[in-house]
Amino acid sequence: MIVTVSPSVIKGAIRAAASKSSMQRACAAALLAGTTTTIVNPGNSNDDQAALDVIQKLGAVVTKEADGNIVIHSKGVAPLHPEINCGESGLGIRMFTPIAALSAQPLTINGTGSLLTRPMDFFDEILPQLSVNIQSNKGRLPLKIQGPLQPADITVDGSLSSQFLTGLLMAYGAAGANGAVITVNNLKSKPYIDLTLQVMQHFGWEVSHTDYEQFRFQKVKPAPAAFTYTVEGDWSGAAFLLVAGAVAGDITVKGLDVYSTQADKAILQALSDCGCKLSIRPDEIEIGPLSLKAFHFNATDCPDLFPPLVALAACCEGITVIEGVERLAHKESNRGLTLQEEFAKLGIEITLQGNLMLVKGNTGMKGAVTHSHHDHRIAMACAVAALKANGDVIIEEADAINKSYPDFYEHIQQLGAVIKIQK
Ligand SMILES: O=C(O)C1=C[C@@H](OP(=O)(O)O)[C@@H](O)[C@H](O)C1
Ligand SMILES: C=C(OP(=O)(O)O)C(=O)O
Repeated sequence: MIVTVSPSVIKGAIRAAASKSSMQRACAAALLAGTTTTIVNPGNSNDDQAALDVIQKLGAVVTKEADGNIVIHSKGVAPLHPEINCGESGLGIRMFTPIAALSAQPLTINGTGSLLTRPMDFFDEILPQLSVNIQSNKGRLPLKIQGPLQPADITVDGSLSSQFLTGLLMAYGAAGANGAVITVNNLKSKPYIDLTLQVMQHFGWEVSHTDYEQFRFQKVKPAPAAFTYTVEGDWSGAAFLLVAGAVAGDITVKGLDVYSTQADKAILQALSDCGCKLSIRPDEIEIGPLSLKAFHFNATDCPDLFPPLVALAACCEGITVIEGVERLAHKESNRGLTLQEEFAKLGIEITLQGNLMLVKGNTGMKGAVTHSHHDHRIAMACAVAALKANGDVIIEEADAINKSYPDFYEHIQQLGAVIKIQK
């Protein structure tokens, strides 16, 4: 798909999409809960669909109701197929691998696209300590595993990704690992673990931790006959809408929980620091442009904010400094480099200095042909920046957005952005 975004002024109100982080965790918890779960406000991104497919292959029955809710019936992990495929979802593969390993059946775990090149060697090291046989493709996919996983006291490294810990926490919780301790060194993306623990608590699993270093499992609360879980609005996708408002018009974004544990709620800090018009209420955020100035932001624990932050920084006077570049190497693309390459086409100079990204803003953006590198957040960053360019910005492989936010172009179109979509 090729999308052309013309310079535009936007206005109006829009509702944030469902969070794939919240939705995928809910799917996993519903599978593990072994009862009936109704998911309200379910997401429809590719990653969400992959999670629904995985839980069905692991034995859950999924039905879509007329009101849009999804109902999941489960009797726990009981694989119906020898292979599961997590699509392109990093969270999916890293969360569902330990969960699938709760079963004694031999299973192959695979993915597609960029996931095939993302590191999984964590599992080579950790799963054998939990009595799971694993054979990976030199630390990449596919993984061949055979459980059942037996929780034990272990020490893991949390510096590459929090997603492995999310999977272990869920699997240990479901296995009733009372008293077991997971010790984590150097955990990054900590708020994502808060979200995991919050979803687990909703489904009755209590985990305590001391400063994200030692995680202990407590007795499981007796499960109710059925659960209902409402998927949160997505701060990660909404960060692009909020930045679009800060640079290109007065808009209102609804459906975001300002008390959410989602990491990317931190976009509010950057928006407040750059001096845009910002009014935050529990049910809606109003945002609009003013004279914008460069800011300093540490994105180590919210790495998905880099792309919208770069689009924002490109419109701010001065040099914006964003910390945490080391967290970007293993996402759907190497985002430090892809942001540098694509924004250079728009006329924006980005310098990478070790763990720092420096964005020289307000130097004028020009129309150009950009490429998503099949990375949803790169496509969305280019589209938002395009609103302030002096000519049309073409985005090649623009359909990458389907991974997290399939309605993104429609949403900014509804706000008045001039967009041409060629399928
Ligand atoms: O748990 C999650 O939902 C996610 C965790 C983060 O990954 P890392 O923990 O690898 O930073 C984030 O980048 C990813 O998009 C989603
Ligand atoms: C990196 C991302 O997701 P995941 O790691 O789950 O594929 C993302 O959504 O930007």
